Amino acid sequence: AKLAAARYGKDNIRLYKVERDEATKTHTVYEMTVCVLLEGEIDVSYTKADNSVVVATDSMKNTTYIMAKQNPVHPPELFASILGTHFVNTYKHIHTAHITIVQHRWTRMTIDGKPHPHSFFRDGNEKRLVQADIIEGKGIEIKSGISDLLVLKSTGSEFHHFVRDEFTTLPEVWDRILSTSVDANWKWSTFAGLDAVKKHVAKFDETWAKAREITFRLFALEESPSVQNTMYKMGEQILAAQPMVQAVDYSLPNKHYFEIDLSWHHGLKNTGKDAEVYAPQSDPNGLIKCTVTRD
Ligand SMILES: O=c1[nH]c(=O)c2nn[nH]c2[nH]1
Repeated sequence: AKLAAARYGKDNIRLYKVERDEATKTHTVYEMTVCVLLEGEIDVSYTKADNSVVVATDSMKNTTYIMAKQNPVHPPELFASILGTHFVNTYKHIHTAHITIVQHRWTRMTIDGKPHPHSFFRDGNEKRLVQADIIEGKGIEIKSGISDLLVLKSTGSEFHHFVRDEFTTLPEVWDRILSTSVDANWKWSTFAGLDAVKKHVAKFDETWAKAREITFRLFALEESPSVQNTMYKMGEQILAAQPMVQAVDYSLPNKHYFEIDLSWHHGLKNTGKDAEVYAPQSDPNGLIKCTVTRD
């Protein structure tokens, strides 16, 4: 047998950092979960029980906290690039670092119409994601994203003219509820190294905000003929918004809400245009995926 592939590290490194602005007494907080996976000349630790090549995963956890103390942790694309570059530069036998960051939401409270200096709330399960691969001799490959952004519209969604055969029972619909949990990511053109990431650092927050706004806007405004068509348009608009983005992925579950026929109860109308009470379905769910790239 032979070792075909190997990478190892520490997963679920939970990290919080506060930035204190002494002048305004305003705090800004960041919370994230980090995964570090390293690749390189580490085969003998698997094949020969030779641990001389092993940077302990505990040391990777320690390093993550030290780098967070000594460097900015926002935007997550920058911190991931700093962290990964550290490992590749520090250990000559490590040639690739895969850094994943899942950033959680702490949104500043507004109290008496004013942003509060040090109070925040978790407004939703939505996360901001970064996957950065720091590859010695190649550069830094970054995928940014959003996940678990749960949305619903109560109309403005249709689905008809699909295949009808002996397997089909789904009725055609011209007015339906549409709900999904947005997983979207956008792949940046490869950065030459950490300096290039720093040069373009403003683009990461900008593009995250733009991707989020495009998603909300198209979801709300489109008279959606299908999940497929609406997500394709979202991908097109993100590409148009940021020339440095080379590809956009969407993965959208279709979270169904079924009509409930109550006509057995004294003819109570609750279907079609009279539908008001629905049964939200936890499973099964549609799952629609796409990748949109440049021509
Ligand atoms: O938007 C939709 N796309 C589909 O492919 C599908 N299949 N059932 N319902 C659906 N809705």
